[in-house]
Amino acid sequence: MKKHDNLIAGQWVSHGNYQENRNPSDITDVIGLYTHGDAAAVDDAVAAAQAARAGWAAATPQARHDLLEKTGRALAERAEEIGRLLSREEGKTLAEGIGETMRAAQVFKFFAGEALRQTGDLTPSVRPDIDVEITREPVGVVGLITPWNFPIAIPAWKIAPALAYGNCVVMKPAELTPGCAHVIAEILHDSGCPAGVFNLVMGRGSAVGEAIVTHPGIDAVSFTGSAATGGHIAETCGRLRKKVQLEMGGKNPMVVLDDADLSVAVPACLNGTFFSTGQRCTASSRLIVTEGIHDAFVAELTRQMRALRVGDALDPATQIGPVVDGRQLQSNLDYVALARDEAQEVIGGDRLELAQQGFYQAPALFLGTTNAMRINREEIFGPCGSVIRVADFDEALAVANDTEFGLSAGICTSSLRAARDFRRRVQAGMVMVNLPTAGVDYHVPFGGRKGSSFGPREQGRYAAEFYTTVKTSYVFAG
Ligand SMILES: NC(=O)C1=CN([C@@H]2O[C@H](COP(=O)(O)OP(=O)(O)OC[C@H]3O[C@@H](n4cnc5c(N)ncnc54)[C@H](OP(=O)(O)O)[C@@H]3O)[C@@H](O)[C@H]2O)C=CC1
Ligand SMILES: O=C(O)CCC(=O)C(=O)O
Repeated sequence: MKKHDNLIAGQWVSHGNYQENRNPSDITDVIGLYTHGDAAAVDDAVAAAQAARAGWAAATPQARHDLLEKTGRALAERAEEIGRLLSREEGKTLAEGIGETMRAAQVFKFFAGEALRQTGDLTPSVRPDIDVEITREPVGVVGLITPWNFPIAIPAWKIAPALAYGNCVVMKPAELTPGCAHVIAEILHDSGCPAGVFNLVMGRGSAVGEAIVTHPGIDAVSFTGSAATGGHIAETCGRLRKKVQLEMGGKNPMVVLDDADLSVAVPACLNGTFFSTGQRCTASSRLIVTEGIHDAFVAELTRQMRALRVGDALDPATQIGPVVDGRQLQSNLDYVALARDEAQEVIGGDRLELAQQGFYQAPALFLGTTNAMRINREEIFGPCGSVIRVADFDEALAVANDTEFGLSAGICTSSLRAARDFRRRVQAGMVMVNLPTAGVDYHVPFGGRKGSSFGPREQGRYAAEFYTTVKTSYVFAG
């Protein structure tokens, strides 16, 4: 069985303590062994990053571009193979795994371009004979902590801007999905990334993650994951005066109005709610449907949901892969049990026993629910959606906004006026009209409001806000 080590100071380093990476479609399938570092490994990685910091900050835009472009090209060339690894370790379908790998490749290529497009401002002072120059500099050494649900895209959209803007990186991937992050580390290493500029430390969140967040040599932390861990990291970073960026949960509303086209609304809801096994922070978990279309919508969505093929992620016929692990599956099943108490009706949601030993669950629809129910307030993160019946647009908007989260929100309607009103008044960082709430572009800002996000936006040119710090210089020319 192949052993995979951490990348520290340009060397592959074993810390022993190899953990099995298992396939959630078939838990007898061990993908590989991955070493687990600890706080001492983080010390070494931070020391390497600090040593490399001045050199990388001074590297030419061309050098940064070339590294990122080469990495993006390698990911694209190997998309089939890496997508297969992704589906094997995380459980999303092969098409989704390959698609996510291509997205990671595009993210690296986008930020290769951004490395060449960094600009500043030169402006006259309010005083005579003085020029003012406003420039952006790297933040320094950034700690990146990533979740299991997008094991290659999320690392990519944190690593690429960090390196493009001249930072050094210490990264910890989720324990459940170290494989894709390890592949990025291999590609960066083989593409000539200078020693110490990018460091990978696999290990437990409570050990390696904590050590990254609290280490005095880490200047900023970017995290994606649960609201609980994000809140803890925000408190620590606040106390230590570190820059922090958090992407956390969602309870995303999808409003379906009477005038919606069912041939648009049902596929949008099916995709947003169930695809990627519902394991997306942008998933449509609350389907808010007006009276006139409610019954027809529920009938068609139920029909299409029941037809979804749940199975091995690597089987090309599979539409919904397994849940990522036994703990997440048990949590989903607990929510289905809760829905049986709270909702008027529950369709699907049971554990499925297939030929392989995997964590399979039938998609679930909860009918006759209200927004006050726990199933509509807490993030489930599984293939489960609730339908909330409302009278009209105003009630739909009020219900959509009545949540502690604010990541993505959608509306299906044929009315330009309703769509415009919704876009302006919904409290979310991203709004979709006649599209699923999940599935975003790689070149524009990603992030939310309220309990979903904290700090500057990720992705697109807005990523510069987090990965750079502004300097204002005054020059007397007199
Ligand atoms: N917004 C999103 O995209 C995601 C949301 N979630 C939500 O979170 C729930 C639980 O998932 P889970 O994977 O446990 O999420 P976590 O928030 O625990 O994990 C996210 C990342 O943070 C790390 N981590 C854990 N504890 C700490 C800590 N004290 N300090 C620093 N880093 C830490 C994890 O490491 P390790 O893997 O080693 O524990 C992982 O790399 C899901 O059911 C879902 O609701 C989960 C994933 C993504
Ligand atoms: O919906 C998407 O495309 C991205 C979702 C995401 O980033 C997440 O679930 O963490």
